[in-house]
Amino acid sequence: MKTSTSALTARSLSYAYDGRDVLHGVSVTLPPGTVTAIAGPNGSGKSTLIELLAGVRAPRSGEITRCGAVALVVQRPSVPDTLPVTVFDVVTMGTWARRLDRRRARSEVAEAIEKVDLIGFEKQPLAALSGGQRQRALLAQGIVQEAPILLLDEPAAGLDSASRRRTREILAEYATRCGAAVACVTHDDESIVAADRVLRLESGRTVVP
Ligand SMILES: Nc1ncnc2c1ncn2[C@@H]1O[C@H](COP(=O)(O)OP(=O)(O)OP(=O)(O)O)[C@@H](O)[C@H]1O
Repeated sequence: MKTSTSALTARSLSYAYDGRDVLHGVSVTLPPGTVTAIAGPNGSGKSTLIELLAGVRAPRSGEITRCGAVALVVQRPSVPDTLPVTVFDVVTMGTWARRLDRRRARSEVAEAIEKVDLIGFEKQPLAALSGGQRQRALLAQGIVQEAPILLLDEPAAGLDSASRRRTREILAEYATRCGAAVACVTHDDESIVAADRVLRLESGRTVVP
């Protein structure tokens, strides 16, 4: 069900790296139950914007109102070979804030791992996965949080076309099932077409379609 109340509202966001302005007065509304694609050329400010929306960075000016917790899925971080964290561990971390009992947490983790097609990889260290598999493990960690706001930075980057389609389905299903506001940085034309809303950036400014 789609409602018009906003889960996240950002007004006139500006941001600068080392005194160089990269976002100029960007406003965003993310309604519950919808997927918003954040699109635009390389360097247009998409990742910076998603980090501002998530609260990882503070805007130079402007304001952000969030209706609840935010889950952020970052773009494939590199993992040191020595870090003994498994797919199961990574996805389980996503349940911590929900304070589920052990049995329920295990069942939700298993469900999320199945959704992203990583059954059989549970005990694999994250560092031993391919880039695309790691990306899918992070997606599972994001959705298992069941946060009312889910923000993702290029969750489909480097995925094959079947996995990109699966990612689109997972995000649409998540938005509907949890009534969550989902926003996703993407260069994938099919994801942009499939999204409920599109926010396009160019040189740090919103482009009106
Ligand atoms: N850590 C940083 N320090 C300095 N400048 C940065 C930093 N991160 C990004 N920038 C600059 O900010 C601008 C916006 O970068 P950003 O990564 O947000 O763009 P993007 O649209 O996500 O790009 P891409 O599609 O290539 O991922 C670019 O000009 C970039 O060079």
